[in-house]
Amino acid sequence: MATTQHWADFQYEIYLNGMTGAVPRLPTDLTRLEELAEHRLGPGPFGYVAGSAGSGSTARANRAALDRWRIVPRMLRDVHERDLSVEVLGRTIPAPLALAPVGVLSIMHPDAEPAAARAAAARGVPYILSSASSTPMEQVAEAMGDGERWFQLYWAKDRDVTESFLNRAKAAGYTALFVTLDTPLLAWRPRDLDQAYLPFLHGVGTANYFSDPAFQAGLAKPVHEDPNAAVMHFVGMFSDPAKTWPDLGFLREHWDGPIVLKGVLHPDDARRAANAGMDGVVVSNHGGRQVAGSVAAADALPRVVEAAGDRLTVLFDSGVRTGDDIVKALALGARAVLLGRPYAYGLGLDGQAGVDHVIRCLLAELDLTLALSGHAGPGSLTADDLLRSPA
Ligand SMILES: Cc1cc2nc3c(=O)[nH]c(=O)nc-3n(C[C@H](O)[C@H](O)[C@H](O)COP(=O)(O)O)c2cc1C
Ligand SMILES: O=C(O)C(=O)c1ccccc1
Repeated sequence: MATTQHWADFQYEIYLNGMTGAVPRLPTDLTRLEELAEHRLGPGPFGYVAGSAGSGSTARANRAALDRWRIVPRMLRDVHERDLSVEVLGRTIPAPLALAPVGVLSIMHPDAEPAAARAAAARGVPYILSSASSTPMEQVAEAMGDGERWFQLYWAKDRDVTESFLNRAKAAGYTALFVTLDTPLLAWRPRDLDQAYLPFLHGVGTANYFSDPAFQAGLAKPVHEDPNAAVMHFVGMFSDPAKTWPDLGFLREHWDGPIVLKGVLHPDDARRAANAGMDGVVVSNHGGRQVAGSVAAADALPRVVEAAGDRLTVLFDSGVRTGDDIVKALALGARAVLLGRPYAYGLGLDGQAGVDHVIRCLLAELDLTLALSGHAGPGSLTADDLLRSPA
């Protein structure tokens, strides 16, 4: 019998704390974090995190698509003992949640990625470290302790840098590799353009690169002698719009652990991923930050799930804000979801404690929504538990 951790207990912990006059430091409705962050954080950093591609239609579509699906609760199904754990990439994780790779987190809070990683590890939630981290991957690995270490790769133009990143990640104990495919170029992002604000031009998000011998070898002068040239070199090489499917062979050869392709929306691309020996995909449109007018991630999910069959683990992100969003994604066939902006806001508003708050609120709400819908765990959810609302 699995030990049952009832995430919902957080609910009564909050009420009991209230008896001494304390209320939560941050809202428990995570959709409210954005407005709070807008008031408390600088316009550049806030705009960078909140912003999306074009006029924002993809980010809005992500929310609308999740909202159109409605849960059909079932009664009298014994939800007394509950277990939210799922198997992902050969590991059992305590809930169907991981923190998405979010780069440049030091624009949110000086404690940045190590704080987010510690918060995640303390709850057993995997943390996916971005290539564009503000802290070198070795340092974040240390902060993770015995937490699950997953690494997101921006697949660089320069083979040597990619190979060096893979070797460093391996040596630092990262087990799974998430290769982001939807960012061969940075999209047109009016919010950042209007403020002329891009974190890397301030050197943020370059820690893994500036500390890398292979990256340094591509510079005419050492980073400290010409930091601007180093930044421009980073901008020109961190991603590669010339890559095609056969190139995946290189990654498969140089990484023994699971490889997950992040940013897959078309079923054909899922089939190609499986044929290339990949282990999973993240159905994601990068939180609406890349293709303006893109299909909503939740609308793309069913077809990808069908194409994946039992050949790929399908994960989901883009627009997840509440426990019921997670229920919907799982019912549509995702094994687990990734969370992006809400934890970045939690970090910005209250450091590591803010990320912990976000994780606990989301999983408490998930636990309660599942239970109240008649599910003692994610395993019993199917598409039959949802109805698509007509409008
Ligand atoms: C500020 C910011 C930075 C991001 N940086 C990365 C990154 O470095 N690598 C990556 O694969 N995805 C990155 N993403 C995308 C997230 O991993 C994730 O796909 C997205 O945030 C999910 O949507 P959500 O914010 O609506 O939850 C970033 C997202 C944001 C908001
Ligand atoms: O801002 C982003 O969405 C993103 O993916 C990114 C890309 C390069 C560096 C930092 C973040």
